[in-house]
Amino acid sequence: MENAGALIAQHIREKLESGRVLFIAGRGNNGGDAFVAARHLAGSLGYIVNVVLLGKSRDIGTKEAFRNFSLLKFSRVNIFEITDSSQLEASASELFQETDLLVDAVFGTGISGKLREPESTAIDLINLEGKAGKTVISIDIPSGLDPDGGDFEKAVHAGLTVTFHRMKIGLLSEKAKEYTGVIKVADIGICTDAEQYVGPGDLMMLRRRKSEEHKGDSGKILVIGGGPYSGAPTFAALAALKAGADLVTVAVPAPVAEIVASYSPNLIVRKLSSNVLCPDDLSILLDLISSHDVVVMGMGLGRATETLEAVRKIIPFCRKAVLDADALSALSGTIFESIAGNCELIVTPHAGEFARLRNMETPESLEARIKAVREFSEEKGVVTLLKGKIDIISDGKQTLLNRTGNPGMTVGGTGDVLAGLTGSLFSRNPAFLAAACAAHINGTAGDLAFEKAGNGLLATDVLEKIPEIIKIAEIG
Ligand SMILES: NC(=O)C1=CN([C@@H]2O[C@H](COP(=O)(O)OP(=O)(O)OC[C@H]3O[C@@H](n4cnc5c(N)ncnc54)[C@H](O)[C@@H]3O)[C@@H](O)[C@H]2O)[C@@H](O)CC1
Ligand SMILES: [K+]
Repeated sequence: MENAGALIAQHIREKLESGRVLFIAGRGNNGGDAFVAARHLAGSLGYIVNVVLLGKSRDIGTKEAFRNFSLLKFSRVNIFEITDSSQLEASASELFQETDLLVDAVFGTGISGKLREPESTAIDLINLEGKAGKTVISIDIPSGLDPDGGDFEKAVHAGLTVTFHRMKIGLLSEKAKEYTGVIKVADIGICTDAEQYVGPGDLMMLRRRKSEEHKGDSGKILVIGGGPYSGAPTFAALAALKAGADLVTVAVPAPVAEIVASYSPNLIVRKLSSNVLCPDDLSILLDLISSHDVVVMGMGLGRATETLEAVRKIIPFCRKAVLDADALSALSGTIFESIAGNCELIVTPHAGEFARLRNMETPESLEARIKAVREFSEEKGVVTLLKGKIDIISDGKQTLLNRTGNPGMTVGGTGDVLAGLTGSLFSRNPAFLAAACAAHINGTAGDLAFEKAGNGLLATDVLEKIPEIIKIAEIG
C-alpha cells in the first residue's frame, strides 16, 4: 500500500505541478492507497490536498487503510467524512468544483454487488467534473468496473488509470477502455512468491467469529476414523477443536471408543458396531452426518474390504468432506462421478497416496507436480492438498503452494492434525481457502514447535501451537 500510494502521488505530480487535489476514498484498501498518496502529496510544496472519506473513519474496513488514514491527522491534509449522498451533494460539491484534479479511490478490486450510496453518487460527481475537463486519475481500476471483466452499472471515466502489479482482466475489454483512459501498470514490488505461496494475506480472508454467535455456529465436525489405531482420529478431532470448531464428534469402531474418550474430555465419542468401520455402521452414521457441517474421514481406519466399502457408501451422504489416509484408498473414478455437484470434497494425500489415486507415479519436479495436482482436481471436481516439502493446493482453477513446515514434521500424526484442521476451517470457509490456509497453519505451528523440540517434535506439540497461529491470523 505504501508503494502503491507513493506511485500514485508521483503520477499526480506529473499531471499537475501545483494546485488543489481531491481524493475521493472508500473504506477499503483502494481508499487506503489514496490516504498514502494524499500524505505523500501533502509533503510536496504547492498542493492543497483534500480527502473525502465516504463513510465514517471507524468503518474503514482494513487495519492497513485505517493506519494510513490515522497518519493523515499529522499531515497537511483536510479530511471530510461524508456518510450519505445528500451530504455529499450539498457539502462536497464545492470541493469537487474547486479542485484541479480528482483521484478516484472509491473502490478497486473489492467491489461487489449493486452500487450503494454514497458511492454511487460519488461516481456521478467525479464524472461531472471529468466532463467539465478536469483530470481524473483512478487508483487501480475506475471505480464501478468489474475487475474480472463482468457487467457493471456505471463507472468513473478516468483520464489515467494507475493499476498495480499487473493488468486486471476488467481493464482489457473494449467497453472498459471507454472508462480507463491511459493505463499505467505500476510495479509495487509484489514478488511472484507472494502470489504463488499461501501467506498471511490468505489467512486474513478466513471467516472471523462474530460476537453474537451461538454454540455450533463455528463448526460441527464429525471425525470418522480409527479401528486399528486410536491416536489418528484423536489427533484430527483435537486439531479441529484447536482450530476453532465448536463441536467435534469422533465416530470410531467399538474396541477403540473408550481409549479415544480417555484421551480428552473435549471430545464426544460415538461407538460403532464392529472392530472396524463397516457398511452396517451406516445407520448410526447417517444421523451424525446430517447433524454435522463437515465429515473428516480416513485417519487410522485401516484398509479392510468392508471398511473401504463403507467409506464409498458414506461419501455420497456428506455435504462437505475431507478425505485423508485410508479413506483415499476407497476412491475410484465412479465415486467422483456419483458425488459430482452434491458433495464438496477436499482430499489430502501424500505423494504415495496421490500416486495410487491417479494410478500414476507422482512426479518429482515441482512444476510437473503442480500440473498433476491441477489437472486431477479439475477432472475430479475436488480440492486437492498434496502434502510434501512444498504442499500444493488446487481446485483446478486456482493453485497455491505452501512451504511452511520442517523435516521434524515427518513424525506420525501430523497428517492427521492437518486433516482435522482442514475440516475445521472448511466448516466456515470455501474449500480452496480452507485447504490452503490449513496447510499454512499446520506448517507454521510445526515450525513453532520445532523451535523448542527440534527433530524430536511430536504431533501433540504441533496441536498445542495451532491456537496461537489462528489467533495471530485473526488479529491480522
Ligand atoms: N492486494 C494487494 O496486494 C494490494 C491491494 N491494494 C489496493 O486494494 C484494493 C482492494 O482493496 P479491498 O479489497 O479492500 O477492496 P476495495 O477498496 O476495492 O473495496 C472495498 C470497499 O468497497 C465497499 N464496496 C464494495 N462493493 C460495494 C458496492 N457495490 N457499493 C458500495 N460499496 C461497496 C466495501 O464495503 C469496502 O468498503 C485494490 O484495488 C488496490 O487498490 C493496494 O494497496 C496494493 C496492494
Ligand atoms: K478506484
